[in-house]
Amino acid sequence: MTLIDGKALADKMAIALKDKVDALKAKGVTPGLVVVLVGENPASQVYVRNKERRALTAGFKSEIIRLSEETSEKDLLALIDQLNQDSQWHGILVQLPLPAHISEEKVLLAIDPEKDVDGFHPTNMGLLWSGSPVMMPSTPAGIMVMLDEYGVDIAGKTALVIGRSNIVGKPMAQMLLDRHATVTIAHSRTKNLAEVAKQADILVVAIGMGNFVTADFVKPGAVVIDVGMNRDENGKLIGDVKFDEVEPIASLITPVPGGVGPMTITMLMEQTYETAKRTLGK
Ligand SMILES: NC(=O)C1=CN([C@@H]2O[C@H](COP(=O)(O)OP(=O)(O)OC[C@H]3O[C@@H](n4cnc5c(N)ncnc54)[C@H](OP(=O)(O)O)[C@@H]3O)[C@@H](O)[C@H]2O)C=CC1
Ligand SMILES: Nc1nc(=O)c2c([nH]1)NC[C@@H]1CN(c3ccc(C(=O)N[C@@H](CCC(=O)O)C(=O)O)cc3)C=[N+]21
Ligand SMILES: [Mg+2]
Repeated sequence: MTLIDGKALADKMAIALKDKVDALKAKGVTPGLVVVLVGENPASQVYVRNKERRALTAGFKSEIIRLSEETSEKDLLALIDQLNQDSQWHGILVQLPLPAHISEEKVLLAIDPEKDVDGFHPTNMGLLWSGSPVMMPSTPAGIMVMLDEYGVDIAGKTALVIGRSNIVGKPMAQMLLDRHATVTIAHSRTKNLAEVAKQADILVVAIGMGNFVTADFVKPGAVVIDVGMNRDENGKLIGDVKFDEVEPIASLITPVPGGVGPMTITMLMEQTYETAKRTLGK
């Protein structure tokens, strides 16, 4: 079986999380996650709803704050300040992307690093890169859990991460490096990408272009992780990897949907729980 079943692992972890949350509630702390959504991006609406459903199932307190597309940067920053002060919220997540008139950098900087369950604040990114992570970006963190669950050896292996965003590619590279992989990061300026990719024992693809990675990118027996979320011409959700072509060559591969996405939400919940737990006795 070559499939990495992220959905099944996410469901399994959700059951264990509920027990941990019940125990924490018995000690008087209910984990709280607040999600801020600015504008009407339909994809964001779906993710945000999934997050809320999973948070409530886990026994969290959870709220979505929906703001209009026209919300000013100043008003958003004021809201974040208020959420930072509000002790019922252990985790604050501002859904990206934000409308063009709002600076993502300023907004991420405004979130209290101790409530930054996305791990996007420069303080948390710095802690990750210096080897003492506190808050980890949930997408790469979920990928590490999947690799461990499926017994993938990382130390000494060649890993290629395609994509260098702050939210996926860069933290992914650091997490693999921390586990002693030999890591390369590729991007839109990389030359001979297929040849570079073909060297990798572990290939993580986070580009945002449907079916971009074909069989000629993949070393036989490689582990292939597909982060991409794209819509094909029929509106069907597809990954960055041409699954049918690559699956026979890979030793393990994540599907889209049902791979990385569900684990992203799981790690967000786990991190919010851990953050709530740290407030015990404070
Ligand atoms: N399943 C999940 O939980 C999540 C899924 N996603 C999905 O993952 C994908 C990537 O997201 P994100 O990291 O935010 O994307 P960004 O758009 O921020 O970054 C994309 C990266 O891919 C690189 N790239 C683009 N085209 C090519 C190409 N032809 N060859 C090589 N590299 C290329 C870009 O290079 P350059 O830097 O040179 O421009 C950039 O570094 C998207 O489909 C997104 O929807 C994202 C987050 C979570
Ligand atoms: N501040 C912030 N934090 C994020 O973590 C964040 C963000 N902004 N902006 C957008 C990306 C994307 N993202 C996903 C979460 C869940 C699924 C997910 O649940 N996917 C399922 C189902 C998807 C579906 O059916 O539409 C799957 O792949 O099986 C996907 C993508 C989080 N992101
Ligand atoms: Mg993006």
